[in-house]
Amino acid sequence: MKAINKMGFEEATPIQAQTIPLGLQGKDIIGQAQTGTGKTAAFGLPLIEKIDPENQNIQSIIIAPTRELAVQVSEELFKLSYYKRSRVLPIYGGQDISRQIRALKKNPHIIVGTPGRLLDHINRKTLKLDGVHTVVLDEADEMLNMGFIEDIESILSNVPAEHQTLLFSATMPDPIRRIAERFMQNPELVKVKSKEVTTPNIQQFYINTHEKQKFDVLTRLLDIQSPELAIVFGRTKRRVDELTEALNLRGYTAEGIHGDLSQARRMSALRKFKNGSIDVLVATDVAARGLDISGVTHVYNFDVPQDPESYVHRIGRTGRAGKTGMAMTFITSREMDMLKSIERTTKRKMDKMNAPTLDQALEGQQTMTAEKIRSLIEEGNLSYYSKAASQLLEEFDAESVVAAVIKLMTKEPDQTPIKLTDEPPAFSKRGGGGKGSGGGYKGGSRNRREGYKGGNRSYNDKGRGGQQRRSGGSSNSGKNKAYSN
Ligand SMILES: Nc1ncnc2c1ncn2[C@@H]1O[C@H](COP(=O)(O)OP(=O)(O)OP(=O)(O)O)[C@@H](O)[C@H]1O
Ligand SMILES: [Mg+2]
Repeated sequence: MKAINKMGFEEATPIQAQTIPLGLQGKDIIGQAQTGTGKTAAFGLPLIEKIDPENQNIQSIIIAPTRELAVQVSEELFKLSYYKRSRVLPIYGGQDISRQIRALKKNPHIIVGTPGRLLDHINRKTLKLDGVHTVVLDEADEMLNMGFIEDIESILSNVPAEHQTLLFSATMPDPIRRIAERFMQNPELVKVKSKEVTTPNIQQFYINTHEKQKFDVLTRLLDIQSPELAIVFGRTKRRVDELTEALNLRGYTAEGIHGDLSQARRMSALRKFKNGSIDVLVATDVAARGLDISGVTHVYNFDVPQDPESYVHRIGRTGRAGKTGMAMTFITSREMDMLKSIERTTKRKMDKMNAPTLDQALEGQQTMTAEKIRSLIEEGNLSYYSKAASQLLEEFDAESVVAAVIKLMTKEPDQTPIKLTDEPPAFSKRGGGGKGSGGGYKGGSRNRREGYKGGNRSYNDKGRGGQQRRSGGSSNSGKNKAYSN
């Protein structure tokens, strides 16, 4: 309770209220609740309760799909167990392995890791799991999907048969839930009604646009909506690289994050985004799941997500912990069936938003500028500028002076050339599957499997059209998962 108070939590969220008592009874749980509703503490608190700080064994492992999420979850657990002094250690790819080995020798109680690196340590015999009594799969549906399931099975074969299993996610498609139950003993299923898969805190819009106009639409929206922090999701790594460069050319401060970048760059992009030194994070689905960054007010799906689950997670990066947010999804005419399939899964219609015109964008900027001027006047402290102001007012009428100031503060239409390679529309990859069958999940799943066999998941642009991007000594071996964990 002391740790929870220190974190400023006043009451349990519904998923916490429903699952914590079950977790404390030692039950296996499948917990499904909307993005940003505190699932980390829902599994974290019962887990921490069971840790014996005197015992030198690793007592719990938490498996997460991306490195950034592993780090975040371990930080949240560290805070939740602050006064208990349980030792939490994140273990993920892209980080110096000998440093991890040294840290593992200091007898951590809880490990939070990505599957590839956990297996690496198991194989090197630097990670011993025979004292583990609790296993958590965060983003469980993702962890039990094609790209990860073999790794999960191998990891679990090293954990004593008697253990508690906690699976959490905002999405849990039925086929995956059936796989999950194979790993569990009489699991309790705690889930929100399907009508509420996405949180009401997020306003959801779609915008019909042409592939070639997407970038202008994006920059106009950024100008009009003026997000505090925005995440722009693109379909491929190349798309993310090109979008990031294009945004910077047009005067926005953006950085990209995807699986081919070095871990140092991924971390630094995220750090800059969190502390506000960049306004826009451009990302593949590597940033779709679990990341909890306060201040993200807007999510733009520059490319429509590959499956409805990805949509739910992507837009869930905003509107967290009771805050509000907005999500805009760009849809080309050939992708309308994707929109329908998403709406079938979320059981909620997105509102249509018209692509803003240039005039609207300029008008939006002027309104923002006027707003800034207003708040500056309210703040006062302008006496230092009053001499120059009265000089100007002697020469010109007040309206001309103010108009010139607004012009100075408003961005002129920027025509700096940018490069964006066309991406094929999303539906072409779905092979016609998913239509009318179970909300489109099946089609997506089949495609993922195909992508996986080919050594590539669909988020990955490697190997398509023979294009090989710089892989920077990526630690991805053989299987080449989307997240490069
Ligand atoms: N009881 C609570 N009261 C207030 N804030 C809370 C509470 N529990 C968790 N939070 C905060 O809410 C935010 C979202 O929590 P968390 O990241 O666990 O969400 P989640 O359900 O796992 O979302 P996602 O599905 O996106 O992974 C975090 O900043 C967390 O610290
Ligand atoms: Mg989470």
